[in-house]
Amino acid sequence: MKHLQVAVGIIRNANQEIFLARRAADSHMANMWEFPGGKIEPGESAEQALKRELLEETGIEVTQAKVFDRVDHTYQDLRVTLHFFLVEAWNGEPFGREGQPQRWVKQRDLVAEEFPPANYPLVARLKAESHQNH
Ligand SMILES: Nc1nc2c([nH]c(=O)n2[C@H]2C[C@H](O)[C@@H](COP(=O)(O)OP(=O)(O)OP(=O)(O)O)O2)c(=O)[nH]1
Ligand SMILES: [Mg+2]
Repeated sequence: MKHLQVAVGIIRNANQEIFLARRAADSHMANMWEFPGGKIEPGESAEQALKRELLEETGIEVTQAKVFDRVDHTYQDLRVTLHFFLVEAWNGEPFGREGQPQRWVKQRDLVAEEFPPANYPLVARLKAESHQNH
């Protein structure tokens, strides 16, 4: 089975809002909301891929990224390992640079079912951690 290594950015601003983008209609996990990111290329570290993908997809230059989680998930015919980073420092203002819809959502208001199934446990963790801070 194909196995993808993917770098993913949880972009969080000072208001505890997280930047989400909508996946394209013709992609795997079409029309789901996602944390921006993409495939790690040969010879790249996860963090290098994160920086490249976030620049391509959202226009920001990541200046600091913290490892947040690593998730392994098998879809029907595709295995993915998602390398999640928490991004709280960047230059620029994120936007859907590839024309994809975007929105900021309060961390505590995230809805797991809007994301690909691989993200469910991670979204639950983000919501749980947001309650501690109130
Ligand atoms: N970016 C991203 N991908 C995710 C998430 N959750 C999840 O299961 N995936 C899966 C969907 C895809 O099968 C896989 C790779 O993501 P991708 O389609 O963004 O890869 P990419 O940007 O390199 O895509 P492309 O250049 O080939 O268009 O990871 C998520 O939150 N963000
Ligand atoms: Mg992508």
